[in-house]
Amino acid sequence: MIEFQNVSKSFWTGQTRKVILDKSSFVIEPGQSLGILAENGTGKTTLINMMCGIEKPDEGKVIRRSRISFPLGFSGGIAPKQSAQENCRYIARLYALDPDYVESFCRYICDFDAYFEMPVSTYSRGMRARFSLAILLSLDFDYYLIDEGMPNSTDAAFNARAGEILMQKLQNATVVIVSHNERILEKFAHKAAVLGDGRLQFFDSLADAKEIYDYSNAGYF
Ligand SMILES: Nc1ncnc2c1ncn2[C@@H]1O[C@H](COP(=O)(O)OP(=O)(O)OP(=O)(O)O)[C@@H](O)[C@H]1O
Repeated sequence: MIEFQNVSKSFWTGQTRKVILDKSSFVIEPGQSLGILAENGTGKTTLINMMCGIEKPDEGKVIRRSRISFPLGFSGGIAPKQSAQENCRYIARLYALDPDYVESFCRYICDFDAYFEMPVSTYSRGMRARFSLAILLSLDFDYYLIDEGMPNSTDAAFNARAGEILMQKLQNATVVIVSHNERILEKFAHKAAVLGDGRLQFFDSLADAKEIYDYSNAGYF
């Protein structure tokens, strides 16, 4: 379970205060995969980062009673001077997993050939995104956090391998995905919410959330 209790978070820009959440309380129950719609700059990344603990609230509490992933796309845990192989083995030890398993899993998904033994800093953007997703999929979490959809990979074979494994994982795990694009959310989410005006408003369906989202973006309120 992920619970936000009276959470406030804002940033001072020098002239105004950018409010992301204002005394916001909500629970994301296991099994209730959630799609959060929000305009760019509303605070999607900040919200996801608070869920996993990369960022702290100014006030209130975030309670985590499950294994929560780092956000997909977060590369803070990957050492760019080390190879994919070395990173896999190091991360496996951090998570008390078998380094041989994590290495062979990522080797299979990424299919980088000799680049698997080259420093990550030599990889293209797409390769880095694929490696980051492979690492995430090699670890077991109860909640998978996805910021702005899946990596932009044009490698169809990779997408098929990774997509199949992600769908298998989601049979027993919950996904929280934030995006400004409802089509991305549709693929994964059962419930929906809209982030804006310092709060997260929950809806039973993505269609209901989209109606409010479109309405507010049309400038009606
Ligand atoms: N450390 C910080 N100091 C000041 N302002 C910040 C800081 N971090 C984020 N912000 C501001 O807070 C707002 C929300 O940022 P955040 O990155 O969470 O939004 P986002 O919805 O993920 O944006 P995008 O879709 O453009 O990536 C933005 O206006 C951003 O400029």
